[in-house]
Amino acid sequence: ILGGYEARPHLKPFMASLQLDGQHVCGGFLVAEQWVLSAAHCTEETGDKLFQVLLGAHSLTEQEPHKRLYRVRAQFPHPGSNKHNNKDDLLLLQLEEKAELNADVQVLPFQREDRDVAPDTVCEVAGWGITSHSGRRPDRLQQVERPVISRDVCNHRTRHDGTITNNMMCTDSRRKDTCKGDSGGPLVCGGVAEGVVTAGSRVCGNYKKPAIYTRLAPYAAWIDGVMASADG
Ligand SMILES: NCc1cccc(NC(=O)c2cccc3[nH]c(C(N)=O)cc23)c1
Repeated sequence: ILGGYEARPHLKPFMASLQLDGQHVCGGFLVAEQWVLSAAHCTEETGDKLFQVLLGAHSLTEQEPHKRLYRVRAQFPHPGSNKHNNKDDLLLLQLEEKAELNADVQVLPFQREDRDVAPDTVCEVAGWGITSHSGRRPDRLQQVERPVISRDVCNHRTRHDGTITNNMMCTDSRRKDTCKGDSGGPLVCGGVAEGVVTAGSRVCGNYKKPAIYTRLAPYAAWIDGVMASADG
């Protein structure tokens, strides 16, 4: 997160850190007791390794009462996701067991009504992604508030030039923005997850490249279907 600030500890109990060999790679959030939602692009340089999912955390290193690392039973990238574009950039992770819910570990509902969030709506995004262009990685969860911008503005030829589909949304990226390591985290508007951070053009903090999110409402049936099929 560029231009943000340290979140109030454990006030975003839905936040997940997707880790490989103890290293934070991407964000995510608890969408059901045994399921975390993130971005398919997060599996790019991971080969066939499975993530581990850290829940209940504020600091990535310090001991905290409800912090717990979960193994992943299976990972389900959206079948339409690919490394050449941002389409269908969603990843569902089935935890080895149901997460133990408590004050620091809670599910976040996602938007099921397929209607665009109004431009200028201020939403918030949190993550352990880099906090500077030099690539500084924070130990504690950061957050920033960002206004939604219309798809037409975001698709202007000087911005994302027509690549933003109806399944995507954008927020202003002047100075305050998402960045490397924030992918997979939720865009929360009015207490509901409306989107998931995607790396998009991988540029951070440049107003000419607004932040891009995969909208969740269009994928409600896929999310429910995967969870129902694998839960058994
Ligand atoms: N705001 C959009 C946004 C949202 C989420 C992730 C990113 N970016 C990256 O995933 C990324 C990946 C690789 C090298 C990188 N270098 C930088 C950089 N130094 O800015 C970013 C990256 C951008």
